[in-house]
Amino acid sequence: MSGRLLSAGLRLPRQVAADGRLDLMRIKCVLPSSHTQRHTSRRIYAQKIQHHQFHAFASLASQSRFGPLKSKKDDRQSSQEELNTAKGQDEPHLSRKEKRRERERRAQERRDQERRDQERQKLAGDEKSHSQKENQPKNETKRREAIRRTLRVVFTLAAGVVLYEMRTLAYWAEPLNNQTFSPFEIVDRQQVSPTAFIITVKPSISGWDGFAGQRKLEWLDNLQHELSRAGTWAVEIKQPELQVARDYTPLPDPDVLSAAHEDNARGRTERTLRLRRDSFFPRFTIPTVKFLIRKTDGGEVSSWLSRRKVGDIVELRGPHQSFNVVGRVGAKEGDKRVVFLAGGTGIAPALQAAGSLFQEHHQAMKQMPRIDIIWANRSREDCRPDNPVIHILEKLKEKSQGRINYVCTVDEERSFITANDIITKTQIASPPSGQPSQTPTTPPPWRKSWFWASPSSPQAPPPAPQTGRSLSNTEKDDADCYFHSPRRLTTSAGEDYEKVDVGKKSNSKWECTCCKKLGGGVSLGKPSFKNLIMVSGPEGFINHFTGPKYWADGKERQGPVGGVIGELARKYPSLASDWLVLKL
Ligand SMILES: Cc1cc2nc3c(=O)[nH]c(=O)nc-3n(C[C@H](O)[C@H](O)[C@H](O)COP(=O)(O)OP(=O)(O)OC[C@H]3O[C@@H](n4cnc5c(N)ncnc54)[C@H](O)[C@@H]3O)c2cc1C
Repeated sequence: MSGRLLSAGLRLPRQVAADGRLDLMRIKCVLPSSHTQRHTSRRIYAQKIQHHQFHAFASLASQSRFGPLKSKKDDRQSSQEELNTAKGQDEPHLSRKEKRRERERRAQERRDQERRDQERQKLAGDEKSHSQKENQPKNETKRREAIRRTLRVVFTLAAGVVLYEMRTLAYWAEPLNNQTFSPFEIVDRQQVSPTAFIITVKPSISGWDGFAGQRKLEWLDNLQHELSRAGTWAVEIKQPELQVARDYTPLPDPDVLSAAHEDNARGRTERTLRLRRDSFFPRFTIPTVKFLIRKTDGGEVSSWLSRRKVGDIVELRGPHQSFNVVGRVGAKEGDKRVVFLAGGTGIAPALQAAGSLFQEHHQAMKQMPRIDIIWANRSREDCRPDNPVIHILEKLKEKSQGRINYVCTVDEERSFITANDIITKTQIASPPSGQPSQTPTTPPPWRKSWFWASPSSPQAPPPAPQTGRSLSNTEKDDADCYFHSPRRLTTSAGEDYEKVDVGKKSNSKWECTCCKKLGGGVSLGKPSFKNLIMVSGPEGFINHFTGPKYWADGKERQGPVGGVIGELARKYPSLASDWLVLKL
């Protein structure tokens, strides 16, 4: 209690409102009875208070009533200050040091209070955010879960694709290549005569290969298609015990020589779809390779092959392409002829040649050359209708609307191929009534030295081209054109191709230049040789009809034309000028 109030006989009751405010208006004035009794009456004393202290007291009361009281201590302090002011003392009697301490204390209190407030707010904020988190909408969580699941699926798929591609690349060893031997499984074996049999092989693909295996089949199918378009080709089969290999000629499949094998987008799509279907439904055919093989007595590879059974593995290397038959026959002019003399298994290249020409012309059959195949066999059994080779020949004959024809000769029945047969098929003359003339006609001078086989030295390499006189256009034509120059052909090994590149339009290394214009705008006109005589079979067979091949630079060359056909060419100049002879 301040001294002033005490002197006025007042004392402050502890009237604290419920809201923490001190209501000084409710302070009672209490008059000490002792005082009243000793000095004056109540009325006089009240007037005294009114005059001297009431205003200060009321002012203090009004200020305190509306000012917030933070604590009882503050209230007391504040009241003390006010009372001091009312009493005329502006500040309590404190030393400077005490005042400074007091200020610091208050500042500290303010800071503490602020800190407490901040903490309280922060706590309240945390609680709020926590409750917000808890109350996050469920669909948000679901959305995130869905995104995570999608990402997991995408990642798994991508990883699968990458692994598949890596595996495919690893397994992308082509089912057949020129460098190494690739395994093929024998899926069928058929005996067609006492000495001849057909084996069917497919790339050795396990179920584990999956799509990679399917790609191999597709590749093989495309390869066969590419190869069958142009001409003749063969692959090597290895005898693993002796590590020796021999060439064998795949038979064409007449069922795939159709419109489905057109070399356009539709044809390719059809082929791919057929393969996809076949890979999923094994009852359909899958691409295979067929070989007609004759077991030769004492033969290393053919004898070994004759002992193979279905399910055995054989190793193949290739393909090795030889003659581009389509390119050599020349432009599509129709009325051309191809005569094929085949002995025994030599029928296989004949079928390939016929198949390639059919493939080339199947859309315009009238432009297709007429093909006559004379097939020489040892026994009648080889020519039975149930022989698969006869089946292929019949199919080709049917599909080509009769432009492909064949006849069988049988050694046992002494029905050999004769010169008359060649004259008839080539139509170089009307068939002579008796034996063909033994007197050779004079060959054309510009072919004299290198076209004709010399009987005394059949294996002599062809002499150099003649010099010392200007060549006629026809001669230039022959000399310049790889396909139609007999001089070039004489020294050729029959390699008309570079490496087979599946999917390319043409794999031919050489092109016919007969019809191309040379310098000065001189057109050389049509190729001189537009018809083909092809001879394929055992060595003796080839030697008999065309004269022997010869070796040069480590390769077997065609050599000059001799034998029966050489004789005929001497007699019939049109044979020499219009026909090209190929030895296979
Ligand atoms: C491009 C091409 C395609 C061919 N396509 C086919 C085909 O489709 N089908 C087919 O059946 N053939 C084909 N051949 C032939 C085939 O390549 C083989 O030449 C034939 O199968 C014989 O091979 P082989 O290993 O069994 O006989 P080899 O061991 O080569 O023997 C051949 C002959 O020589 C004899 N001989 C071997 N060694 C000796 C010796 N030391 N002394 C005496 N005589 C011996 C054997 O008795 C036998 O008669 C093709 C050849 C080529 C070049």
